[in-house]
Amino acid sequence: MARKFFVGGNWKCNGTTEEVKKIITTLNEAEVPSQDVVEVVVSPPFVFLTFVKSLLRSDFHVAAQNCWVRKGGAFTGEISAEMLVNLSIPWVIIGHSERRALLNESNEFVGDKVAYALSQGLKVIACIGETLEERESGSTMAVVAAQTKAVAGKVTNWDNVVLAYEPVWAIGTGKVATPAQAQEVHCELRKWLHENVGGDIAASTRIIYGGSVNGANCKELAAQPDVDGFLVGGASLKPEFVDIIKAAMVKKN
Ligand SMILES: O=C(CO)COP(=O)(O)O
Repeated sequence: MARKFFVGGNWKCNGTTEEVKKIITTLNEAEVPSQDVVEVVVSPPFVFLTFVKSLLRSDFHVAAQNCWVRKGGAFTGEISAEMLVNLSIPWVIIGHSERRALLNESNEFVGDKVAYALSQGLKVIACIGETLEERESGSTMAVVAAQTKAVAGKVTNWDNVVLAYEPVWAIGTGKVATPAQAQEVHCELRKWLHENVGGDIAASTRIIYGGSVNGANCKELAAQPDVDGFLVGGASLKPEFVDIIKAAMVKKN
């Protein structure tokens, strides 16, 4: 199965109503490749999800940035997978490194969240990635394999999973991984999937890159054979997000 290019915009904890309207207007007016070529998902903070969904062009979709690990109930401040389904939010980002680092989300907890979100019918962008210290000590693959294993052990339907490789040292730092660095890890991850999950799933699962992707570096990254798209932070709040979506055309040429 061909892997359709995937571009996600992770707005993180940013935005006012006015800013949201502005971003959506830019996206709605943009001429981008068709849905057959690229899948586009924007992920605003929870409070703007329904607002964004109501304004956003119908060929783009919406993702939440997190959800609770199990069925909803007495969990003050949390948002359940059931609620996202109820609001027809199709996607959720799980295991972002900011949550792993700042909110102590463990591999196991992330795996459990992925399992629960999938069981409710959500599609999941599962994030993995090593810190600078881990990279410098040569443990990048061991770290991302352990993170992937915790997720893979809980996945029943890989059609609904996108794996986002986001090296922590590249997030919000302006220090993008070189195309060769990204390709190396993506290729190893695909090999890992091949050996531990299966050949068909390794061939069809999208592995996207995140970490200081912008309008200037996206094409070169997109040209790498195992880079199937992007998860974009800062640049997803700017008009250049449209250029990043257009990087999908690199795969067609
Ligand atoms: O964390 C990211 C996307 O989830 C990447 O953030 P930046 O693109 O701002 O580096």
